[in-house]
Amino acid sequence: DDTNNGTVPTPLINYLDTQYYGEISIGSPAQMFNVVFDTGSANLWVPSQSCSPFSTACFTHNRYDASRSRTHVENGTGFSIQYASGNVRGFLSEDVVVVGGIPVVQVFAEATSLSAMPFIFAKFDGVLGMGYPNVAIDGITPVFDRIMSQHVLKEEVFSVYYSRDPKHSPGGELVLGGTDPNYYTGSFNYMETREMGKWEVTMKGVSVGMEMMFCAEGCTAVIDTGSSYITGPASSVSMLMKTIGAQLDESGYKVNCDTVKTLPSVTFHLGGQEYSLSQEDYILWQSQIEGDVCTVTFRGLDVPPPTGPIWILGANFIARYYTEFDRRNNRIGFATAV
Ligand SMILES: CCc1nc(N)nc(N)c1-c1ccc2c(c1)N(CCCOC)[C@H](c1ccccc1)CC2
Repeated sequence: DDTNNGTVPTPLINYLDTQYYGEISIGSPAQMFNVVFDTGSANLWVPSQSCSPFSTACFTHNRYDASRSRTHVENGTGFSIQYASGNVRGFLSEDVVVVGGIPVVQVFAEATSLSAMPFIFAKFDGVLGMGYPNVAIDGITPVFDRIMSQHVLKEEVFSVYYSRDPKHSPGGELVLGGTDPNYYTGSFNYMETREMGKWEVTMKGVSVGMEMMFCAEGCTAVIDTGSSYITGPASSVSMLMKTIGAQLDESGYKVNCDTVKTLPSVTFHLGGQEYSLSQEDYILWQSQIEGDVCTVTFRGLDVPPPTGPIWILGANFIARYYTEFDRRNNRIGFATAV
């Protein structure tokens, strides 16, 4: 519709700077769901009314009830998807999905089983993949592709703002069809996506302070709105953590909060530009009963070849650098987030 000059904003909720999600509806009458808009995957799924009551993660979230939707179309094909953290199984259905006021007839998955770890920690119900069609499970046309084929968007791009302060409202914003100048300053620096059909770029190095420490010969970086943290090859991340004096415990790398102000910045060399994260960008400072806990928002993750080894730049990177995902020109743009 022409009320929004071809760009459509969806406000996001920020949960503790680690989960960002927004509302969509599925079915007629509308059934509302909170989903992560995830550039690291390309399928839409929400929990199913028919999920087993023993699947705690399913049972504690909003569930899609096909029998209550007059626009539901039966499909039934099996579905399974694996994330770096967790996997989901279910079956396919088709119904009207509304994102930012734009309706599309969409094939999606009704999840009947979610791995308890870590979906019991999920504040969102499901995932709306914003990745390319060629990474979509079961060859399903993704939501954004269905929206592009309606020719309602000013530009075939979408942009993501993740706020860095849980008290800030909104906690973030997805814009379909353009960017939102309220959330970035300066101009965009663009880089080509490395391989057609993935939101990944060639990274030219990772520096700690002034010293180039990793990926000096070049490596792959995935720009992933569905990840909370930055991940890198486990050996590289463990060296990086040793350099900043972080200790690994059962819930990730921790530093003594007193040392935070002395920590070096970590710089990612992408597309001829340097993107630095300072300590307040990569330390999650939580005041708890037993005292302050400072978690380093980096994780070691070894992705097996041919996909890996890769670095994944997640929410903590996007919160600092407003990101435009350009499907028209197969490129990614970064600008400084406000
Ligand atoms: C969005 C889907 C997805 N997509 C991609 N590409 N990567 C990953 N890792 C995920 C994923 C799957 C499951 C969960 C998740 C993320 N979470 C992070 C939300 C990030 O929101 C931006 C939460 C969490 C809480 C505790 C510890 C680990 C994770 C809930 C569980």
